[in-house]
Amino acid sequence: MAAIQTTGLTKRYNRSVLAVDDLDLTVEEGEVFGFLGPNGAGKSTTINMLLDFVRPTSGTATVLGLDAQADIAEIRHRIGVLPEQASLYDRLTAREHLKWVIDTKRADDEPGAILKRVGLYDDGYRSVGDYSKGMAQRLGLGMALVGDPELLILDEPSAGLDPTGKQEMRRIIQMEADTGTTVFFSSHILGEVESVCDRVGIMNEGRLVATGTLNDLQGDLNLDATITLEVERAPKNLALHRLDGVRSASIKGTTITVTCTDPASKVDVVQHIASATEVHDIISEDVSLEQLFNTYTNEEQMDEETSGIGVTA
Ligand SMILES: Nc1ncnc2c1ncn2[C@@H]1O[C@H](COP(=O)(O)OP(=O)(O)OP(=O)(O)O)[C@@H](O)[C@H]1O
Repeated sequence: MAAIQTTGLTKRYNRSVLAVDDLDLTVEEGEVFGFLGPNGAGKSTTINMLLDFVRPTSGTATVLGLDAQADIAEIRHRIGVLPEQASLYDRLTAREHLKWVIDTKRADDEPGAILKRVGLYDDGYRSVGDYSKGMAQRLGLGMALVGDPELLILDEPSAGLDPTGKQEMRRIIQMEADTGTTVFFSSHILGEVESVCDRVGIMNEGRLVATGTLNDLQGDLNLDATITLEVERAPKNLALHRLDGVRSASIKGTTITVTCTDPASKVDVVQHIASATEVHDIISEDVSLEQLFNTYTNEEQMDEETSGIGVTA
């Protein structure tokens, strides 16, 4: 059973705004799925339809095999949600927030245990009005973890966090995923999801323009990855072009340059060359995440944090 399934899901806010356009999306149980796209792509609207905060114009959605409208009470009981703007009460402590969610969900969690999971144990008795943005986001995530949900839906969990906060958020998401929880989270930054996602879906102007692993997406685009090796001496008859995933190879003196259609082939290339000569140096240039994202979304501007980050094969 899919954790999330949408068929022809469409939301039109008015005549001019088609926020989500005929979305067919499947998120499998146990996977970490990054739902990507620039601002206004339709990510939040999709999430809001999964949670029955917004009614679709047409199409259907199921969550944990249940109808997103008819069975929403059961869905809400079994999932955890971090909304785009988690509402916290300045005067209440983190423990009081958690206690409230635990009571509402009729769960049996211990607030201290959840605070530990999100790294807030020592701040549990402080009013959240004093919390940093990162601490507030972690508390929001902690509230989503109440009741040991089968599925976590997180809307831009890293929005507004500094690099340390983002890293911490990724660590917690990974920890939850490691226990088998399905995680569906949105982001407008590809670099942010790279290390945690099994698969990504890229939205642009309401449409799902790509889905797959980052390796799949790179392969689909035919964006080559290049590897350059400095060797002791260039052997004759290397026949590199016969290796799977190699597009071209050239040798200049002791420098061998190989372009690969599949970044995963680079390991084979290195092994093949290393079996014939001594390798002194390896320089690997992958398709940048920025290039990948821009190709799918025609975005000129990316968050500056993502520029120059390479996808590791
Ligand atoms: N309540 C609403 N009424 C009218 N238009 C809306 C409403 N909510 C969203 N939209 C529009 O629908 C489109 C999709 O917005 P949505 O918030 O789903 O995108 P998003 O990908 O989540 O973007 P962001 O990352 O900025 O939150 C945008 O054009 C937005 O302006």
